[in-house]
Amino acid sequence: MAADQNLLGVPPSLSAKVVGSFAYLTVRDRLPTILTKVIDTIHRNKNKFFEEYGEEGIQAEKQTISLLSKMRNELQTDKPVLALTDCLQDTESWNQYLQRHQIEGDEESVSWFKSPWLYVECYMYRRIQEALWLNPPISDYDVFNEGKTQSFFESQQAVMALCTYLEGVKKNMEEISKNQLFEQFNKLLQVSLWGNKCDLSISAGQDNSQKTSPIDSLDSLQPLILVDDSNMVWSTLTSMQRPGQPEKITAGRVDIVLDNAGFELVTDLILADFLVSSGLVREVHFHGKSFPWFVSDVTAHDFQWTIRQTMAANHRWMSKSGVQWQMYVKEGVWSYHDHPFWTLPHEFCDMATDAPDLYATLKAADLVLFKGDLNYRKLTGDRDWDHTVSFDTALRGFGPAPLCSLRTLKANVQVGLQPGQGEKLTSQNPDWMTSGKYAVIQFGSPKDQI
Ligand SMILES: O=P(O)(O)OC[C@H]1O[C@](O)(CO)[C@@H](O)[C@@H]1O
Ligand SMILES: [Mn+2]
Repeated sequence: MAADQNLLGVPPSLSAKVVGSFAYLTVRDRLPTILTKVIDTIHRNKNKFFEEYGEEGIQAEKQTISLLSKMRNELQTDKPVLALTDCLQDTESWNQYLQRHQIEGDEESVSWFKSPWLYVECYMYRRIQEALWLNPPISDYDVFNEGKTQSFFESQQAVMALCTYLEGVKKNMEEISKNQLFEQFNKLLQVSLWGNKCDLSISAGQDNSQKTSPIDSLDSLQPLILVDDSNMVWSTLTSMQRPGQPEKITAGRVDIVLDNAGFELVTDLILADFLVSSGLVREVHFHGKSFPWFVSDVTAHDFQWTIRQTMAANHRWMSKSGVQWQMYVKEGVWSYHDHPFWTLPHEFCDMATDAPDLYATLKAADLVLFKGDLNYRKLTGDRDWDHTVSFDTALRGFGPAPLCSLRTLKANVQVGLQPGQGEKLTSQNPDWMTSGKYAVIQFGSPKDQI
């Protein structure tokens, strides 16, 4: 990665150095709040650690809290970003990334408020992991687990409504026309899109779950979709024809780069179930995070837990869905994958060079769906793009396969709008890019031939 000024035509990264910007407010207010909650959670669980590990558990709790308080202080006083001291699989990559930034400026200039927002925000979650990791008995403790679990249970009614809806769709699948299939696909794609409203990072951990049936709200939400490329997603899906069976619509592989656990994950599983049971898709690969990330992101544990809870629900169609999902996993129709790159601070245009194995994996997909705001920030490099720049330009060569971002807007980067669209939104609704009220279904086609 070269210095910003060397990247001809590429705008600078968003950063907290712009006083008053959303990045600035996030680093100044939201990140310390999240850290304080993490500290409280660890402290509240002191007895649990004692029961599990005795005195060693108590020591670990104290030590972890002390490391986290130190980090909060570094953040609030804009201290330099420090190298990681644990020896995990990704430590070297993080420290090399830091060095790259230090080479561009000097040691002091790589700091919480002066460096790219994307970098420091990711770095905070990695430092939380480091604090735990350095304290072995509680290394694997997920500080965000309580929030994720609660968000799942609080959206039970909505989950039941969705599972019931899916059952109805599946029952009629044999008889429906291609147009009707497209209609159902669109609905479930939008359910998965709006599921992204329910993350716990934008609300700094406050309850943000789905209480009503999402299907009923789709019509009223439609005007809030600023870019709707669902036709292109549909064409991609329906052109995955099997050689020798050109008349048959089917059956490729879709990869879903997951975002949040809780209600959003259920909406993704519902969509994936529809894709498979309709015969549109043969296989779905889910990609999640290898450690707790951005408060509510899905880990392997969350993925399995969600399927088990759905199976165990005391509701006919919900538990039936759970049983089906477990079966998909068992048969390999669905698979869960994680890769350290998803929890690095890199823009996705760096993936081909910095994580060639992951890039090659995604190349084998016929379509990749990227869920959520953070993935959008990484797709576009979290840069200060003009709103009318095309999505393909902002991807800067990233394109292992046809891809689509399903994202509610929670950070001030948005490309691919019509001339004047951004200005109009700003005049009507100054916080349109950060409120989570608006969304995009934005399609990109691969440019690279790596
Ligand atoms: O879960 P999502 O949709 O990626 O959102 C994560 C949130 O965290 C942020 O990165 C800011 O903290 C925003 O971009 C977004 O609000
Ligand atoms: Mn998230």
